[in-house]
Amino acid sequence: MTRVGIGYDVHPFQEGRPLILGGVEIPHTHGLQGHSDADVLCHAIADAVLGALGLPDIGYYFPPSDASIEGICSLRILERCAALAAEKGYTIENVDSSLVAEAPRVMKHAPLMKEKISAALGIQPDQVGVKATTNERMGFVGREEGIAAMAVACLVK
Ligand SMILES: Nc1ccn([C@@H]2O[C@H](COP(=O)(O)O)[C@@H](O)[C@H]2O)c(=O)n1
Ligand SMILES: C[C@@]1(CO)OP(=O)(O)OP(=O)(O)OC[C@H]1O
Repeated sequence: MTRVGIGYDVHPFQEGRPLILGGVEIPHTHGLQGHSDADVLCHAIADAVLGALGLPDIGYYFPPSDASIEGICSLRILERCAALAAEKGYTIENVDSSLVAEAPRVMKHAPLMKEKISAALGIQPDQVGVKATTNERMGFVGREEGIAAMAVACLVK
């Protein structure tokens, strides 16, 4: 059986925090705000995997009200999602994703992001897609107020 899932996330910029995308710290003037490390890309991928499994979303497994996960590395969240997939007898065929960010430019970091994401999911880097686009200066992304990410996942049993 083949199943697909979709995920979307957005986080506002915040000064004084590191910018973490796909498990990689990216040099920038601002990081992203969140209870976790605010890795918007990993969060979108996590929801895509959970959606493919027909499970509740990331906030069910990692509630923002849980003080023990403050600052959690979102690669750990992906590891949990991969474990949930394995428990249900699924393997992850591939994930694909797009970051929507006016700044910074991120594609030069994509190979390392693919390594980190794939390792957390227990798959190979070529099973992970990471792409990026600006929002052509329109809307909250265009005003550099935050970063959005979307992802799909394909799982097979
Ligand atoms: N944050 C971003 C946004 C885009 N890129 C790369 O630039 C290319 C052109 O972007 P447009 O929005 O003008 O289409 C895009 O295909 C990416 O390769 C990036 O690295 N980081
Ligand atoms: C993992 C969590 C935990 O608080 O991370 P946040 O940084 O709050 O990010 P968000 O994408 O708003 O919601 C997911 C949360 O469950």
